[in-house]
Amino acid sequence: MVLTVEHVAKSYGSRAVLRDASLHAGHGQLVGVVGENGAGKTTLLRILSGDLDADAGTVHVDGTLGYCPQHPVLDDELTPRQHLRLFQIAYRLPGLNRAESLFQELGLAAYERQPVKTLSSGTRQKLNLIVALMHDPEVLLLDEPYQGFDWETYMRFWDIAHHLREAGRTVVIVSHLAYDTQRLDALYRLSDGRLHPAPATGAHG
Ligand SMILES: Nc1ncnc2c1ncn2[C@@H]1O[C@H](COP(=O)(O)OP(=O)(O)OP(=O)(O)O)[C@@H](O)[C@H]1O
Repeated sequence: MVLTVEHVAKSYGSRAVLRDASLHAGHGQLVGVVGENGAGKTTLLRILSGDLDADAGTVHVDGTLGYCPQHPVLDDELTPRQHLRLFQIAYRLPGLNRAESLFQELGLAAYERQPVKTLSSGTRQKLNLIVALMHDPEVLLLDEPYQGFDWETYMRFWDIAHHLREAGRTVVIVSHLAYDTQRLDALYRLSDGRLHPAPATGAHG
């Protein structure tokens, strides 16, 4: 397994959000996690990304990680192009080929020299996604990745997700809506602090 989550628990003060959450994902799997607002999906992804410590349980990630948080962590004063340069250095990438093709694919090229503060929320979300994908990580954690996307971009998102699967990447997609579950290899429903395997899985390939 590339991603193994066993018996993870997390409370904020006296409020138990995750009680006993377990999940397993292998190479080339698209895994969905759905749950109501406040179910603990972001808490789970933050723990998987290493951004937050669990109170109990174990998380094992075999490979490089990309994390696309729900709220873009971008610098308002910098342009998309400057973000690419910044993350190229942070990820120690020799070139920007992959980022450039994602820029084209998601239609961000027209905005590449505008400060982020002048961009629409959907356009910021595209940049947020590119930043998470540009180093081609083996495991991708995407928190509500298509929030604010128009229909065409939403469909492009799924094209990208399917290409990642074909390339053997493991992708965890969190959403409060159980849309498009037929596109996934596995689906979990997060409720009562537990991840319940749900039946709606799609055909692989
Ligand atoms: N840092 C924090 N301190 C205290 N409580 C928190 C913190 N972060 C989240 N919570 C609480 O934990 C619960 C789960 O929050 P979380 O953001 O993980 O849910 P979610 O499933 O991602 O929700 P949504 O679909 O609305 O994004 C909520 O009740 C939230 O208020």
